[in-house]
Amino acid sequence: MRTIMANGADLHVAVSGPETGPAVVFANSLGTDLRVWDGLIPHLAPGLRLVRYDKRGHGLSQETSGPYGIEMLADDAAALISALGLGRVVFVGLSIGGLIGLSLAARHPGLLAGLVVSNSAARIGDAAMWNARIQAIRDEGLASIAAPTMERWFSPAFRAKGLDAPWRRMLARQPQGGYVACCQAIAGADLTDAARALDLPVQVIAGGLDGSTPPDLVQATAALIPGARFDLIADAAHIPCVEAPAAHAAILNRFFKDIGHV
Ligand SMILES: O=C(O)CC1=CCC(=O)O1
Repeated sequence: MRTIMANGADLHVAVSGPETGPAVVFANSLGTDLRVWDGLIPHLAPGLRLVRYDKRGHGLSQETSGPYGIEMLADDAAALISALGLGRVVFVGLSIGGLIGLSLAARHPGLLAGLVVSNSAARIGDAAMWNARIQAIRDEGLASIAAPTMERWFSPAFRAKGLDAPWRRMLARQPQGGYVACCQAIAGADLTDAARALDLPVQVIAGGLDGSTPPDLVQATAALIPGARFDLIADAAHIPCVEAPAAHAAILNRFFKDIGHV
C-alpha cells in the first residue's frame, strides 16, 4: 500500500513489474477502486511497469471537497506520472478513466506514448441524467443505486451466476462525496474537440452488452480520433477487465506490441 501526493490530493497507488519496464497507468471507472484490474494483470505481457491508482475521492485516495472537473482529474494523473518518474506511459482509462485519458492526452501530450479508451466516450450522458443520479444518492445513499448499476456494469450471464456481488459491495463502500464529485466532473465533460485534435496512438474498446456506454456511442468516439483503432468485446458489458479479462488484455497486449511499448 502506497500513496503519492499529486496535484494536492493523496492518491493510493499499486505499482508492480520491473522498475525499468515501459509503464502502463490504469484509471478505473466511477464507483470502483483499483482492484477492478486485479483479474487483468496476470494476462498482460511480462516486463511492463504496471501502475494502478484510485482517483481522487475513490478507494483509499483522499476525498477532497467537490465538485471535481475532468481537467483536475487529468492533472492528478499527470502529477502522479511525473512523481513516479515513469517517462512516457500508455494510459488505460475505463469509463470516467477514459475521459481522464482524453483530457490528459490533450493537456499533457508529452507524458503519453499511447492511450486506451475503454468503455468510454467523448461525452457520457447529460447534465439532467447526472443530476438525477446525484439527487438519488444524496436522498438514499450509494447502495440505493446498486441494482440498476449492476445491470449496466455486467452482462445477464455474469449476474445470473451472482458474480456481481463483490462489485456491488465495492460500489456501496465508495466515499459518497467522492462519487458525487466525479459525477459532477462527468456531467461537465465534453471531450469532443479534444478527441478530434489528438495526435498519438489510440485504442478504443467497447463492450457489446454495455449499458452505460453502449458500443455505438463508443465507436462514434473512436471515429472522432484520427487513426484510432476500435475493438468490440461482444459478450462483455461495461467492465470487461472484470468480466472478460483475457479478451480485454489481449487487445491491450496487441496495442502495446504494435506501438513498440514492450
Ligand atoms: O453508469 C455507470 O455507473 C457507469 C459509469 C459511467 C461513467 C463511469 O465511469 O462509470
